[in-house]
Amino acid sequence: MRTPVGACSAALLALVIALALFAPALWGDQASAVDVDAIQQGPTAAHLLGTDSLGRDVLARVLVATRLSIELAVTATLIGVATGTVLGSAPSVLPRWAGRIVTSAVNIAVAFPGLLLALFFAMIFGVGTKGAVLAIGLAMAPAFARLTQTLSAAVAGRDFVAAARVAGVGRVRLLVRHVLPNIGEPLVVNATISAGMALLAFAGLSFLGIGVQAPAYDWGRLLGEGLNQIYVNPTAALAPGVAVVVAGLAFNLFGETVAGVVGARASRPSPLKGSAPAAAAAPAACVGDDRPVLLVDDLHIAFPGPAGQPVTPVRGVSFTVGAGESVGVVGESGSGKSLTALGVSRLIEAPGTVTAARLEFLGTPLLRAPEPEVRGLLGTSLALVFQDPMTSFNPTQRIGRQLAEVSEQHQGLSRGRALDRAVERLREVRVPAAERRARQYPHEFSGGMRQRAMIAMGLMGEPRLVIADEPTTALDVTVQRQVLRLLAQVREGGDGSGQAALLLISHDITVVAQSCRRVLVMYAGRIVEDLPTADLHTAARHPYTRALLAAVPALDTDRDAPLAVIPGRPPEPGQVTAGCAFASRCSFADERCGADEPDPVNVGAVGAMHRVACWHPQDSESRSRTSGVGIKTAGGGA
Ligand SMILES: Nc1ncnc2c1ncn2[C@@H]1O[C@H](COP(=O)(O)OP(=O)(O)OP(=O)(O)O)[C@@H](O)[C@H]1O
Repeated sequence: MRTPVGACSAALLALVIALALFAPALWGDQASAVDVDAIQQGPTAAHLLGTDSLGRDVLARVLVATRLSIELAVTATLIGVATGTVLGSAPSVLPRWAGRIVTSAVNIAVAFPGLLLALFFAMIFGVGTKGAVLAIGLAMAPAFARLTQTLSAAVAGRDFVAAARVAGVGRVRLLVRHVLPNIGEPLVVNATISAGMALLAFAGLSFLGIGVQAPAYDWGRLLGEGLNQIYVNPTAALAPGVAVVVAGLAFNLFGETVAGVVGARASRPSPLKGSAPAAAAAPAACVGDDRPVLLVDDLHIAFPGPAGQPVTPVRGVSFTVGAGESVGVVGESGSGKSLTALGVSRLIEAPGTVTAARLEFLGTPLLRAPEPEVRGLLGTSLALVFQDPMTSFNPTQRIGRQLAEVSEQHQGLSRGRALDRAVERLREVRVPAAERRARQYPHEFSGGMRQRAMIAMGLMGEPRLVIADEPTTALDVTVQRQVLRLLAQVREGGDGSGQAALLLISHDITVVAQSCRRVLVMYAGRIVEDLPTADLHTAARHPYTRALLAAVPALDTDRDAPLAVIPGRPPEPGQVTAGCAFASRCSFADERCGADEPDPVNVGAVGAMHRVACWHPQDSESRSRTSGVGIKTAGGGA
């Protein structure tokens, strides 16, 4: 509003609204007073813009018509926005087939010009004010439906929505509580701009005689009447025309100005850094000590590729996480770590597909059990902690409310008791002044604090498994250590929540080595090595694991020598060929590696688990920082 355009549009809009409110009271009598002695006069001192065919004052009529014109435009806009929002959000709550029908109908409707649709509906609803309002409102709906779909899709991909889904929040509630509040701002801005368009459309329909009918009058009707006497008193046609243009401009410019402000705010980087979200929990399902919390056997995750053929970024991943165990997953970017976590959490959306020989959480087969049962189980016993600092919490809700939602949903606690529990949990993760903090919004938290709050959200129940996907990547080293310590305490039950297993995903092998007892090394969608962390530095046998370790500088690293790097890049999911995916970067690779993909085999001592998927697993003795690493040099040699 500080720009000249912003200030002018705000002032114009205020003037239009003031006229709509007060003009009928101030000039209503004058506008309807018939003066047979002054029929179709041009501008005079008594009638500044002349008179119409019954001698009525044109200026007074234009001013008084403001109310009806604005009322109709705003009503049509509200109908358009409401119908569009319902149509746009319906696909996310309806069954898939019904959602597709709605989306296709909207896509077809959007292809027609708005005015054509308005005329079509006007014919259906008949001549008159009501018909015109419905016609223009419904003609606006497809554009708003498309906008809602696009905005919802953007919000639906954010971490706090994923967290809410894992927490078992139903589709309708997800839409109402988490998606719609986050798309409200752009919708309102667009509605303001559309109100200007509606004003023009109304003027058009009334001008054509299928809008407002006599004796009522809006600017379009006055324009039509004025045209009949354009050669006698042109101002009778000009005045309502100018009114339509000025009011339309006021709405449009105001909307554009607000859009500019909103856009600038959205693109401004946050002053806060770090953090993530989580979903969470309640009474833990019962599982025997010897039964794993999570059992993943031959997990595949596929998506349709660009050329129609499926790509499979996760290819036959198998592992288990025992009760209270801490398992780390490491690998380069794109190796499938996050997808594995999403697959396990049942957060892969169509057209993605998840298949597995077995995928069990606390003994429940996640791919076969009924959806409500799975949602209830994950919502009460699984906690997720994500990386992204700004997308982890719903920005429109207070932290305490978001935490409390989990307990309201799953434990049936009242609002007040759920909030008390939220404060208690915030205190447990050492958020200072927890009561006050619970009333704050996510942007009022620092990165590390927000991450703690997300862990607290995971602890609203009693999670049996915490999946933390790069939880510390966005945090500085000190805060990173605090968060890792907190996760360790959660795992050990030291925070009072009971023991939980931890699946920690990181591209940083040192973070995993510090925090986990077992490490899964992923490469190109497969687990290539699975070994105890204690053996990592002494007994890692896959050339890729060794290469990752060699790339980490240590205190005794020769500072004059260049740091070890792994030349080349992992293959994209669509480019994985037969044979070992690491072969092209591995100095030990031979013909067999290029032809056959090795399956993981246990190479550990009796009773110990150490799996390696390699045709040439290296001996423990051959490992050193400079030799036996098994990566090709940048020049391609051994
Ligand atoms: N919805 C999707 N459709 C198609 N491909 C996808 C989809 N989501 C992820 N992928 C691809 O799957 C591969 C693995 O992705 P994933 O996010 O699991 O990697 P990651 O190991 O977690 O890497 P990062 O550490 O960068 O997150 C990537 O190549 C990615 O491009």
